[in-house]
Amino acid sequence: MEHILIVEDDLAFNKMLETFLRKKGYHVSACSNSEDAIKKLSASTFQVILADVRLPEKEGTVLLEMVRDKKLPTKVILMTGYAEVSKAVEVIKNGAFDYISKPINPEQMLNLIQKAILALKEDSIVKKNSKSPEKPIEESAVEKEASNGYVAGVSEAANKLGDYIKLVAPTDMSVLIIGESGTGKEYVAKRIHEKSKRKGNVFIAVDCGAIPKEIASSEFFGHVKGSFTGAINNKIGHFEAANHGTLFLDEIGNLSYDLQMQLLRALQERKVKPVGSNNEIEVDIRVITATNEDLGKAVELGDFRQDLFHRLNEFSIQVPPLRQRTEDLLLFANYFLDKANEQLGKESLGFSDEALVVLKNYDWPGNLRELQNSVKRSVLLSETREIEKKDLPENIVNHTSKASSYKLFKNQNEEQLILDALEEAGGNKSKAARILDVDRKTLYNKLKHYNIEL
Ligand SMILES: Nc1ncnc2c1ncn2[C@@H]1O[C@H](COP(=O)(O)OP(=O)(O)OP(=O)(O)O)[C@@H](O)[C@H]1O
Repeated sequence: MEHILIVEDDLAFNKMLETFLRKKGYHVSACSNSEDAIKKLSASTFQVILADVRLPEKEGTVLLEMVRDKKLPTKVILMTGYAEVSKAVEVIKNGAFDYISKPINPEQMLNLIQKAILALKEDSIVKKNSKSPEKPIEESAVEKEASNGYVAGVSEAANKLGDYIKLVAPTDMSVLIIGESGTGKEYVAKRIHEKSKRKGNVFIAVDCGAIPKEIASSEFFGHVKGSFTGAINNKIGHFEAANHGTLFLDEIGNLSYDLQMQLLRALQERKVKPVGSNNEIEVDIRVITATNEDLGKAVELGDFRQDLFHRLNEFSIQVPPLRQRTEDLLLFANYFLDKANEQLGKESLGFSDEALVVLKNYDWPGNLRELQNSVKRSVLLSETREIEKKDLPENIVNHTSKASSYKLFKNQNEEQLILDALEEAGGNKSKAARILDVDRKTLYNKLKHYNIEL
């Protein structure tokens, strides 16, 4: 969880900011002068400092100097009054990430914070790249956030997925995308298309599970008028429609054996023959397929042709389930919140602390689709500017996987789990230790290890 330091001497505004950012899922510390801020900066790592330009004792710019001189991995955003904008511009020249004028628009501020965090990540990537110059240049930070409605995520699993997409996209290889339902396989396919040299041409998505067996050949390869009862006009099939572009075949495991053979032939010969026609049409397409079943097993059982499987599986990509990319949960939840606001004409600002705990403790078997639907429903039901626990779907609220999620205590989510437990315990360490099922001493050691301050 990203750690933000607020330095603001207007205590009411300070508190309001703190509450708002907590609800957005950040770990927040606050103080009212630069002396205290310097102490906090020496003791903990903060990804973003949100400081008033004018602070008692010393100006907010001393924080900027400290970050710069100590080369801290921190971005500084300065808050200014209208009259101080010229000063803010001057401090940007001295290394501040950006400034924001009061009165502050919360959404604008949130955007700026997200941008700062992404820029920080980009800095560390650039650093890594400069150590190994052969490594290809990473995609820009903004792309990592959301481009064309695609949220890439920031988790380890998301980075790996992004690396594979980047690697295979410029080639013409057939890609098999594997993942549970709702993990975003079609989004990944589209992303590959958008990053390929075919991006100026069409992307056609076909759900193989939804095509009746009797008309499947005609759907894929087209037909000529009169070729069968009901063929009252010529029809262009998906292959021809996708010419020069990308054909995405979802639920590929649902194709009949007969159609699998026709598909293989079309892919090998790069030609299709519409039903009832003697003419073959040349097609130049890239095929991306997706499945949520074990296609290898289907091959073993003789339900799926081995030759077609190899033809489609020149490169495979596994899309992780949401429960394995918990660091991305809030990013997606906030993205879906904004999307729902837009679609429903609502103005929800974020999630209450309680609602956040519920979201984090749920397993999300329906993955991103389930998260999106749950957030949208909650936005619709919410009567306040904040999504509360009661607005969330009942099955999610009643799900009690907390115990099992805390069992993960020794894995990479450890820091997050500690923060969640502390949040749930209202900052009471003994209570948090009990929730985590560890003794107080272990918890103290862990707090020190992760630089978590209370
Ligand atoms: N990277 C992403 N960025 C933003 N939204 C996403 C992303 N991935 C998925 N979604 C959202 O989640 C929903 C489900 O994604 P998608 O249809 O790609 O999943 P799928 O794995 O193909 O599902 P199925 O197996 O049921 O076909 C999409 O409608 C989209 O709104």
